[in-house]
Amino acid sequence: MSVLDKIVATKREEIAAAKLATPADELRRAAERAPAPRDFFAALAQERPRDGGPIKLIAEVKKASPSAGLIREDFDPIEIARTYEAHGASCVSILTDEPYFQGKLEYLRDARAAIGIPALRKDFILDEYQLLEARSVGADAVLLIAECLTPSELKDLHDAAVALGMTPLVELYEPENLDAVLESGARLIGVNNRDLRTFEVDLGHTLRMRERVPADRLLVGESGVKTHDDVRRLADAGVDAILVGESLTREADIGAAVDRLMGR
Ligand SMILES: O=C(O)c1ccccc1NCC(=O)[C@H](O)[C@H](O)COP(=O)(O)O
Repeated sequence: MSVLDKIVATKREEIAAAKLATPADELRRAAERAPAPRDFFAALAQERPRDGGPIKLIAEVKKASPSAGLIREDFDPIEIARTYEAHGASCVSILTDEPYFQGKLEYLRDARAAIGIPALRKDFILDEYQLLEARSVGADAVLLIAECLTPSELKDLHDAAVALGMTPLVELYEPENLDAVLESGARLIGVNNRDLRTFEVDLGHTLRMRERVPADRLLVGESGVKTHDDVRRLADAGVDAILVGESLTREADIGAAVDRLMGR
């Protein structure tokens, strides 16, 4: 069983337990009371690199991961999110998975309340219930992973996220999943450079997919972005945004790491 399969199996158990603890109707009412969504898509869509604008940064608040183990011991999600915003990130991504990434939904709620830029719930979304959870703590966007969903589940979750006012970032690793991603209606497409089954990282994965993603969709290069040279390669190829976690949260001075990465 791959790590991704294990994460998905654990997630199904978590969702079943959460539904017993908090019924969906209750969560829907909480979602209705949540702060209005910020426009995650618009934050990335202005002045695209293909039109001479800068590549945008989605900076990830990430404490640990299956591939790296513990990344940051003195982990303060609010402080990290504030630093990202102060150093020019367009959006933040906040891991909420607990067993594998040591994340929490509360990190998203608290960090998002402390900043003015949009926030994505980074988790393994399999069920509409998790979209309600995300919106109830203020998420502006959610990640949907093609490798974890059937094409019809992907489309249904995409549409349900949009109906709740959130931007779905629809991710793929396997090139053969691109059709399902495009058919889901995704306007924001992420290509993960990390094979979630083997953890091998190859930046060239996003570069090779660039030509296959229609120009009217925004493309995000995800995972394994470490240096300003990496960022330049992606920007030069017309990639609209990067999603970066480990190479920033591992650093003692996160603000300086963002500046270095973005060449500021
Ligand atoms: O990061 C992992 O080890 C991982 C393992 C299994 C499933 C997903 C995983 N990561 C999720 C991500 O996509 C990354 O957190 C994100 O793209 C940022 O990547 P990085 O900059 O390499 O931390």
